[in-house]
Amino acid sequence: MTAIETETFLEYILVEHRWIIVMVALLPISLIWKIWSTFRNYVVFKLNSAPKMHIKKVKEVQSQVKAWLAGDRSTRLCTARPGWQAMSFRQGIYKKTFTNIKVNLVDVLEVDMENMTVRCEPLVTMGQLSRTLEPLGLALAVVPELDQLTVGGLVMGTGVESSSHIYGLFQHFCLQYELVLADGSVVTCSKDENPDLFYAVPWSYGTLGFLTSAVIKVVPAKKYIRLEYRPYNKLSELSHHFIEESLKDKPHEFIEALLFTKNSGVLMTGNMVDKIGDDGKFNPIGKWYAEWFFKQVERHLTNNRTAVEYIPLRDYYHRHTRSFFWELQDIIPFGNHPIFRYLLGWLMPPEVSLLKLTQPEAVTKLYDKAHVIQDMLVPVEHLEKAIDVFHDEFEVYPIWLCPFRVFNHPGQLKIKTNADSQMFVDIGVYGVPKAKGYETVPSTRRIEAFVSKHDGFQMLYADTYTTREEFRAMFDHTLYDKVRDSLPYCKDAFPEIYGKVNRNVRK
Ligand SMILES: Cc1cc2nc3c(=O)[nH]c(=O)nc-3n(C[C@H](O)[C@H](O)[C@H](O)COP(=O)(O)OP(=O)(O)OC[C@H]3O[C@@H](n4cnc5c(N)ncnc54)[C@H](O)[C@@H]3O)c2cc1C
Ligand SMILES: NC(=O)C1=CN([C@@H]2O[C@H](COP(=O)(O)OP(=O)(O)OC[C@H]3O[C@@H](n4cnc5c(N)ncnc54)[C@H](OP(=O)(O)O)[C@@H]3O)[C@@H](O)[C@H]2O)C=CC1
Ligand SMILES: CC(C)=CCC[C@@H](C)[C@H]1CC[C@H]2C3=C(CC[C@]12C)[C@@]1(C)CC[C@H](O)C[C@@H]1CC3
Repeated sequence: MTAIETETFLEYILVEHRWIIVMVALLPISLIWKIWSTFRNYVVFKLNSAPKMHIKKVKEVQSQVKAWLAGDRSTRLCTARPGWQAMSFRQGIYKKTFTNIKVNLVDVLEVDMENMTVRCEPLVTMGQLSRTLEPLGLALAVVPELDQLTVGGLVMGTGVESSSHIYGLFQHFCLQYELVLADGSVVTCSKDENPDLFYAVPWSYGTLGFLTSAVIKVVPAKKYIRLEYRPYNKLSELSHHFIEESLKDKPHEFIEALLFTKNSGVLMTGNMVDKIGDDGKFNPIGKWYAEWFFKQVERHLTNNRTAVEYIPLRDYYHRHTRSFFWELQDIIPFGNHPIFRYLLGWLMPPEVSLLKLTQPEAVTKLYDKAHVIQDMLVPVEHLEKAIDVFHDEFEVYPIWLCPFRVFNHPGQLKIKTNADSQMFVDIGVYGVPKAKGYETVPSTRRIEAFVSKHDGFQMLYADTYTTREEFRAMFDHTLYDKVRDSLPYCKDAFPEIYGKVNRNVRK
């Protein structure tokens, strides 16, 4: 075999049979990594990272910013968290050229049972938080389901989940932020203290300052979720019931739907309960041998009848983690096979960070060319029309549908109504597009135009292809610009949001 033939063969294996690398290397390394990081974090937690260390750690962030300030300021600033560790799908190319500020703040600082809040440092993950809160009978009002998502990323970006039709996005139940600004000062902000900064922080993607802690509202939790599955074979019917459930005065606590074809899907509504009732079976979907959740949901469609199940709370919160929604089926095609699940299910899923770290160039190109990962947020009344357009442009199934409320607050997410809030739906499209004529940039641009025209927004953990003008039309920059103008050195230190999230300008 010549060198070129060997390279081509290796590329073929890496692209077509990535599961070999995942099974042989990534799953065992993920396990070792998990054991090591749990141990390391535990020691860090016990020895260095106690709440009293917080002030010292914030000072370390300040001194790095002040060192940059004292220099020639020819570079800009971003967090030192490497791109491969982050959940954002877009590549943070700027990490190589910007000055990296280490914000190694990993602790849950305080759970205040009286005021029902938790104070966290930015690298606290959703998995860590749900594990800390569960024994106390508490939960975040909304738990973004992938457990490696961090408080920092969710505050600076956004977070949405199936209770968001009541509580809104992650920003809507955050009560206070503590930030290190570009002049090296520390400020706290809330709706009553520095409100402009408080409302401009969400969706700012680290372009106003470095988050060092956040106070987040928590809610009482119960042991199980009683989940009702309702299959539909007509989009209009599913859409009608989805909207009706979301807008009810006293809605179910959890609502989501999965579409398996343009015209068929399952609507799921759930509530927390303390006891398992006799109207449904107990289903611990988080067990290592359990079938992937979306496959279980699909069976309710095939059976074509309403069903009720009782699911342990944490299993429900992390229901899409073990299969990364349905993304893992492209990487480990037999991952849901019973033999695999019973023998090796406990090793799943591989760490997203390791998948990103070891992703060969050929796979990156393949994802760029023939894979969609996008969440588009549109007012819920446009749901049916949106599905039509998504079908024509992408034809990717399943589709994730999750209703959420946007409150009429100042900031980048401006709603076009005078009411207190407006109901939206998150349309999550993850997979290989089958639509004829699909081309990543033109097809995504047409979807972006549809979303913008219907007063919607694009989630920014993935790439946006909008122009700067289109981006500014989608996200209201009035308050954001005002805050950037008013904060000393802010514009020297950080690019605009668009400069980070658009692939063509991100350097
Ligand atoms: C005492 C202690 C203190 C710690 N302190 C810190 C700290 O200060 N800072 C820090 O960063 N880390 C800390 N950690 C580590 C941290 O908790 C973990 O590294 C990380 O958050 C992973 O948590 P997890 O809940 O996802 O892991 P696990 O609960 O072990 O889950 C393993 C995997 O299985 C899946 N899974 C788990 N439960 C379910 C379910 N019910 N349904 C479906 N899938 C499921 C998920 O995919 C998950 O990735 C600490 C750990 C301990 C034990
Ligand atoms: N269910 C959900 O809601 C889901 C949400 N997501 C998205 O994933 C992203 C979160 O992923 P995660 O890995 O946690 O975060 P990332 O590391 O990807 O960070 C996201 C952004 O937040 C900035 N940021 C993070 N921490 C800080 C901080 N302490 N100070 C200042 N800026 C900070 C980052 O800045 P920098 O570039 O400088 O590092 C980056 O621009 C969000 O965009 C979220 O919307 C993804 C999947 C599901
Ligand atoms: C519920 C919301 C709002 C979003 C869910 C998004 C997820 C489906 C994606 C977020 C990060 C994505 C990554 C991958 C799959 C899809 C996500 C989990 C990969 C695992 C795909 C394979 C690549 O090699 C690595 C990717 C890392 C990020």
